[in-house]
Amino acid sequence: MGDSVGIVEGFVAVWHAYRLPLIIALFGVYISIRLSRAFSSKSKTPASVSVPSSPRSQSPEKSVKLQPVEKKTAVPVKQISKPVRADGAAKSTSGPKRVQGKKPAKTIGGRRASTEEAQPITHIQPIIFFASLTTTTERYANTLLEDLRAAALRQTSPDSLDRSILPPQIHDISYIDFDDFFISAPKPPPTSPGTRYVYCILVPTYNIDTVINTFLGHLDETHNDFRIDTAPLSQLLGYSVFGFGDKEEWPTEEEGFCTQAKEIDRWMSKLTGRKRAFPLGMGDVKSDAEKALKEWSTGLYDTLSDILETGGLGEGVPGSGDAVESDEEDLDDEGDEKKNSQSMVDLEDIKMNGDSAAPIPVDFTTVGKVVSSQDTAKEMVPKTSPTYASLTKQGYTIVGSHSGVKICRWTKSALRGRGSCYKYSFYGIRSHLCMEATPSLSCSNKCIFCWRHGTNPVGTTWRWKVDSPELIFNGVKEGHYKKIKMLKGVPGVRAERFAEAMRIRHCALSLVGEPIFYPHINRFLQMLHAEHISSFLVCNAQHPDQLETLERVTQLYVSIDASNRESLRKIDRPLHRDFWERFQRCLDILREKRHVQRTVFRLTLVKGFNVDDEVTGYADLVEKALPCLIEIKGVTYCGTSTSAGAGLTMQNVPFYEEIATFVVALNAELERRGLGYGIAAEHAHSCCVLLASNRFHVNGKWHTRIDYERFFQLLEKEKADGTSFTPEDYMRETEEWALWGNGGFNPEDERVHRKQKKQAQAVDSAPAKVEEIF
Ligand SMILES: Cc1cc2nc3c(=O)[nH]c(=O)nc-3n(C[C@H](O)[C@H](O)[C@H](O)COP(=O)(O)O)c2cc1C
Ligand code: SF4
Repeated sequence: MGDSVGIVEGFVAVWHAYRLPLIIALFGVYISIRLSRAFSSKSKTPASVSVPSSPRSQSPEKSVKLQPVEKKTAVPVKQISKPVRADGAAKSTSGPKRVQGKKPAKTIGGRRASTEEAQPITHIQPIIFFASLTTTTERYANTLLEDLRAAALRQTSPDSLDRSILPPQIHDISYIDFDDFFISAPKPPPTSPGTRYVYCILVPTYNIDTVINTFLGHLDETHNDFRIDTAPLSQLLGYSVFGFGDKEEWPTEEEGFCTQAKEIDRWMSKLTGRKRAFPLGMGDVKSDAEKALKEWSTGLYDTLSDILETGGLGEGVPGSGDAVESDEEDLDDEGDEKKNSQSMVDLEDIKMNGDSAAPIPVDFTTVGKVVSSQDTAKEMVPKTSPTYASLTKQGYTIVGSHSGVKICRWTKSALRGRGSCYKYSFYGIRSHLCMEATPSLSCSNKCIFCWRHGTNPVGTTWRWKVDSPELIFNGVKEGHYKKIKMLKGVPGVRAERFAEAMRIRHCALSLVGEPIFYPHINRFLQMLHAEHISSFLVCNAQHPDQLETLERVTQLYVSIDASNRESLRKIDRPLHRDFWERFQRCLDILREKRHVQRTVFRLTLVKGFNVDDEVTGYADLVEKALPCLIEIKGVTYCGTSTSAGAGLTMQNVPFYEEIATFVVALNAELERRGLGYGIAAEHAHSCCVLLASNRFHVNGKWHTRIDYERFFQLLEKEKADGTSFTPEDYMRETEEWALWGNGGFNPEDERVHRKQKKQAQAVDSAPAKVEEIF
């Protein structure tokens, strides 16, 4: 006892002597432990493993490791009512939904601007979600996981550590808590605030109740929950959906092929504020699923690489493919273009300031007037000009100083599986493979129905700086591809068509302006043909010298806007005084070329201007030029101030029945004269009918289509050994559905009727612009 008292007394004595240094030492140890912890958490490098799998994860320590699929068997619907988190922890979903999102205070451009979005993108984290009942989709999801992981590793280099696409994460939809991923986007880890997430969703379709219905219900509920931001997933970098289905049982989308993938794609578009990074892909498990998935994943990965490089999904192009999500999309577009055109300054009016119907008194000696001194010549469309601003606003890409390219709305329609322009029905041109361009934005007419007449420069002679054909060729291709890429986010764009569109097969040289005005047009055509791009060239029958020297094109058009001098003057309002003589000379040249070129008359009927009592006049012109083909279509009302000033209203747009009546009358007149023509095909969809010479009626069948490969073979042979060829050498049989009387709509495409449109007049769902007039 005496010992223990001594020990205590000794301890107390020591405490009194040393308590101050002891307290200081203990405090020092505590501080250094805190400091070292803080330092170690900051020094972590970003990697997929450090990225939280759940937006709810509070600390990096809770991050889910990159993991292969844990579940190997299908989970019946009932079992998912108590889902398991991706990190294995069970989680209850019973009880009312806990709302994490909140109403945004303010939106920018319809979407909330977030601090994450303001961060430059440094890392992209793909997250694969899949659902699978009989393991097919699960197998493909793992293939995708491996492919994306391999691509990420291939791309990794010491330089890419600061910017990269991370190896993907993967989650089975049956095993996640939807609230973790589909109410708000994952937050980037604090150590890598530039990380952004891309959802890759792989789903089969079942017409029975499965987890996919539960998932769809969740997306629907989230979208319609008034307490949640309307685009709660807008902080995702993007998303893309791939669907699996069975075409043997569900052959078409209308019959149910991949319908659930389509639905998820639509919901995700709404929830993300239109952030479709790549078009919806679809694969038939009995045939092409593997190939289609490969194409889709390659396209998606390329897109992610582009995003990493450029910093975003890219902006849509006004009037030609804004990534707009709306059921009314087509109508909206039309409205936009009208707005644009109406707000445009009519440059011609400023320039001419005179009687709009009268020809302008200018020098009409055109031949050889190319400006010789490139240094002193002006640019046709300088970057600083109002014309440039107006054209780019309408979606044109101006190439160099006088050329342009634009995506026509039929290209957009074809990308969405909704049908190509009439040139598919008549000649086999698929619109998503077609580039619309012109090497001369300038023209020598002021046609009353020209949609863009208010912006294109006019002139009778080439008096501008001349760009090289190389510059134009590379520029228009680049501009076209860039715009196609921008369409990847447009609702309904099909992944396989998108992939096909990345290889231009046809070039429509029309747009605004006059392509043969360009002094190096032949060289430009050679460049197209060298890359096996077919050429359809439209000219306005005002430049006979250029027409004469024009080399081979796949199809050569001359616009026939009237049958007599007075009508032509009123409609085309030509700048040349001798416009009628020029027109006549062009017809003579066309006649001479008819066994070398596929020559086409293109008639645009304007009721009250060039239809009544003109059948005989048109027959005279046909008799003079004997074109291979005659396209007849109704004018499309474009509603510009100048067309209105010229007296053009909706009343001037003929009904399809009126076009048909005219065609029948013209055909009878040609028959009466024994000229050997017949009504070959129609595209009622865009109010267009084709008359063809009997030269293209072989073995009782019309052959208005073109064998493009054959054309290039013949062209190359001609170039090599001089063997000439005729239009009949590369013709192909017309499809049954395109023949006169059958309507002309490709049965493989989905027909979409526009709302609020007079069914019989002009077009129903067809694009209604100058592209169509071409
Ligand atoms: C009961 C049942 C219903 C189906 N319904 C559809 C359907 O409506 N549309 C479709 O495209 N495929 C349908 N399919 C085909 C599946 O989507 C296809 O077999 C898919 O590969 C299944 O994927 P999974 O093995 O990952 O579950 C159905 C299959 C079954 C067994
Ligand atoms: S409308 Fe003209 S540019 Fe568009 S797809 Fe048809 S031919 Fe090509």
